[in-house]
Amino acid sequence: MLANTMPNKSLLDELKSWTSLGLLRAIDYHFSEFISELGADNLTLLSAAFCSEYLGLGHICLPLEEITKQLNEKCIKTEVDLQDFCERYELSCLLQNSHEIHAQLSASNCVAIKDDDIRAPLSLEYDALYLRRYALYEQLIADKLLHQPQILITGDVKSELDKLFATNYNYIYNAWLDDKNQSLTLLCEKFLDVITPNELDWGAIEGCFQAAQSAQDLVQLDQIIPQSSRCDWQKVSAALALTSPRCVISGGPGTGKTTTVTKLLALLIQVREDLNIKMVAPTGKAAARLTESITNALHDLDVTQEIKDKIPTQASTIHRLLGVKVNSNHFRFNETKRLNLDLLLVDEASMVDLPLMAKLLMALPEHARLILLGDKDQLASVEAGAVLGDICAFINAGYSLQKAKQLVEITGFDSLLKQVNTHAGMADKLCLLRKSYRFDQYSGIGFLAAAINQGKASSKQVLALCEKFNDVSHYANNESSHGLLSEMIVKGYSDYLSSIKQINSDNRDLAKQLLKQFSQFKILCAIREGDWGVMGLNQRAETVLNQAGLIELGANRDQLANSWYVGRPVMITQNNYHLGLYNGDIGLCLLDESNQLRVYFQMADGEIYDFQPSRLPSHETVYAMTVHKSQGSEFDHTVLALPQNHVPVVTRELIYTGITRAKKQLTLFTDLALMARAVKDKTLRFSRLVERLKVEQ
Ligand SMILES: Nc1ncnc2c1ncn2[C@@H]1O[C@H](COP(=O)(O)OP(=O)(O)OP(=O)(O)O)[C@@H](O)[C@H]1O
Repeated sequence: MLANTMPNKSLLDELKSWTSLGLLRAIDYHFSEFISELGADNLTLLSAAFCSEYLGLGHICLPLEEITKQLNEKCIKTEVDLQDFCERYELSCLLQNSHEIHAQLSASNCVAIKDDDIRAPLSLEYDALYLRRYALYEQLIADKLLHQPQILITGDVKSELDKLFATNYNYIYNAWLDDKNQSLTLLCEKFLDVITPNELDWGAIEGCFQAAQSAQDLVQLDQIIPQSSRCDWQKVSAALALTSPRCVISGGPGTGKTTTVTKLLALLIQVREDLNIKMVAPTGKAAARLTESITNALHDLDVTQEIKDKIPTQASTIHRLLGVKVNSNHFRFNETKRLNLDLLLVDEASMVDLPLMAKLLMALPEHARLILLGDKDQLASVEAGAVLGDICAFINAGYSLQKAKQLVEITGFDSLLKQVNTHAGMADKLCLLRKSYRFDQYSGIGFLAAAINQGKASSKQVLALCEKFNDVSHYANNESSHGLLSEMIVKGYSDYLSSIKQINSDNRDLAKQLLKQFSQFKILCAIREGDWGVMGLNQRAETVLNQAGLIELGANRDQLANSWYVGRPVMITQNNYHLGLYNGDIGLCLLDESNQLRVYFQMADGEIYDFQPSRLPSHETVYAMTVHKSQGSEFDHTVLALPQNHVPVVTRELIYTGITRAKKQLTLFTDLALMARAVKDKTLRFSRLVERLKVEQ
């Protein structure tokens, strides 16, 4: 029943009462209080509270039409009539249209309009209200990405690219030897980049495979499969990065982002030997992985040792590159003191939030090349924004005629001219890698990931995939599956736990090896609480591993959460710049040579460091972790455990991210109907970066 009379109070009092009902955060209320002190009218005050609330939900801005929607929700929850509320607080424009709202907000002394240079805490741009700082961040990112420094490319780039991206027939030959009955069409699509299979002579191709005694014998396929039937997107993206000094390469796991970029770096170094290259990732763990994958990619790279030696392998965190100032939001490197580099490579860019991306680009020297690598379909950053997703909005738009011609000229793939965009812009700086070489895209994991991404994962479809493929399986997330999950935990962690030995100075590499073994298996959860959340499953893991004799828990079970024991894996939950330990870093508790418990971590530079358990910043046991924290990591066998009830945090992006952490085996514990519902829609984070990037150059 709606209350028809309301107490005589100010709008601010009203907002305060919402905070006590849990309908608004205290910080949102305080922000509106601050706005009110500046003399704002009620509409500005209310919108400011919602703007702050939306930021907390990950949105960059508050679209004007959301104000009435949001108010209506609060009114329903407090059983107040929307019309009465608007009349009482002189908010009647909220009952009209967004032009009225726009007109009233733009008249407010607290609201700046785009490009205004007045000082105001809020800003009204593209029909959305911003905390001013965020509008500036957004515009800065757009400007920096659209700005193309003129970099002259010299030398015979085409033949260098041809050399670096020459077809390696070993891959396809070995894959064919694995199973000679598999589809040659699929093999050629994957390894020879065939895009028009209908135009090829498959009799001749099959004959070539049947007669081949070695990979070398397949080279004659170059004659049977002409360039015009192929498009190697890795080569295209290298060509793009070469010709577009600001560029983004997006691709799912194992699509060859690192391989491609390593080849590109080799090429750039050949052109300019003293190129100052810096590589960063948002977390220490992701930086360590980048270091490792660049080192691996260098192994297979067909260039001189001299060039290899010049390619950096050391990655750091973005924070470290920018130089953290203790107790400050500002970095040592910024708009006035730029970074000293010629090329900046940012990996796992989907994890970078809007303010950090803005600060990074702010510190980028004008002349520098920028390459963003990431997976546009992964979970957006924990903090506000979905920067990579927004930037990649144009990724399927096709290149401008001029860019397509340039790319055709240096790659030889004329199919790029088939889909041409009418104007230049952000699309000319984007490239999507489409095939995974790590897990087969024709595997269950690959098909499931694609289905989730398209929002087409009905219970029937998922069950059919589980039936058809050995690499994916599904169980209900209820009592009946507990025994099975426990068995899986014991099996998953037994390799690691039974390999543990004391660490001394001559076997420090054992810690590295144990960390690797530990990462073969992982349980990922969407939430923290409950039987199917991180805390419940960590507790279950400790109990069953203890029962199996693989770990030895202290006698006092009440202290379980805090007790240290040999083999305990922990994850850092708070950055500690002093110790060099960052949120998300994983360490193992092992015995050192003097029989003391120490926690061993692999740092971003690949080195092993050990710490006394009591010196660690906040941490928690990590047999199970959230999907959010698993970003940037992969595990041979991933168990994805979803909650039993509908929770908003379970989204398409979360499930996709969880699934694609699996390299070889994926086990789902979920209610399939709930999962199908969760993947139906893409998560929406309000921003206007796409609009800002639409500007024609
Ligand atoms: N064109 C290719 N043909 C065959 N194998 C390839 C090709 N490109 C990359 N690979 C192999 O696929 C694996 C994944 O490549 P890479 O690490 O470059 O992918 P990525 O996209 O950087 O992966 P991640 O998701 O870990 O960031 C590597 O083992 C690499 O050697």
